[in-house]
Amino acid sequence: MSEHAPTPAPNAATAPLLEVQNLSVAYGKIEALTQASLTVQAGEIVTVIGPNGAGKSTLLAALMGVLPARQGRIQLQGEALSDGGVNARVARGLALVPETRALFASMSVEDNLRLGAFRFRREAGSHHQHALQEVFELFPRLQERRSQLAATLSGGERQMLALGRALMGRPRLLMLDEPSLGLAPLIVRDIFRIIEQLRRQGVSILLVEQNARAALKVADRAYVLELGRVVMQGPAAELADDPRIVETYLGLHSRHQDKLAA
Ligand SMILES: Nc1ncnc2c1ncn2[C@@H]1O[C@H](COP(=O)(O)OP(=O)(O)OP(=O)(O)O)[C@@H](O)[C@H]1O
Repeated sequence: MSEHAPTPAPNAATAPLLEVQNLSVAYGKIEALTQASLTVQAGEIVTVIGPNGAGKSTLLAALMGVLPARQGRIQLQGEALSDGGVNARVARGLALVPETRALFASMSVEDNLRLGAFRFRREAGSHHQHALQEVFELFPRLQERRSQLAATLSGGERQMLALGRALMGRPRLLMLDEPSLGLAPLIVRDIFRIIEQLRRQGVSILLVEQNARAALKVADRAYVLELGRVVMQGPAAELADDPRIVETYLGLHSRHQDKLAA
């Protein structure tokens, strides 16, 4: 175990990896998330689906410490996440790949990746080389382009770089905000294939997606968020068969897709 790894809480062995209880988050007077509760067990892929404005990104931002919670409790392996903000949460093993990808455009692919290993900065040499190799095995395209500036990458390559950078920090929980957003169907398929591969490697993932079909296919469990509230939850395969989900999120001419097309 690294010298930077936090001491596990006494009930760490039995506690979920992530436990969120009654989390509420507001922008001024507008409450974007209301009493949301969810869990992620170690090794699981859990997805949160829901329409535009449901509060999905707000949830991830609050978990990452980017936004303050108005109310509620967040625990990682049975230990409360402090209010220490983003750095403290990165140190505890949380990583977020935001919708915007948030890359350093004027830096090379490799330098972007190295920044992702920030929490292991004291072990720089050996850790970075090893982690870099693993990321390049997962994304050979990034290895080919290791010296290229991030600004010059395609949309799919940027998403790969954002994912790779998060993995450089060996997160306990990888949070992905709309990884398929704006990507061509073939690239979306690649990204979901990589998400499946990460799960096989034991990475725990909280996946926020509007592509409900793909998300429910890859996830173990799912939560549906509407207007800031969790309105449904269960095994992903069961939700994918639920008539309400089929009609709203999966139907060929679902209301959701109609709304998106409008
Ligand atoms: N910075 C902000 N200031 C004020 N309101 C905000 C801000 N960011 C988000 N909101 C509001 O909070 C609500 C939830 O937004 P959020 O981005 O979390 O939804 P979302 O489910 O991620 O949507 P999308 O799928 O479109 O990204 C929305 O009503 C949105 O308008």
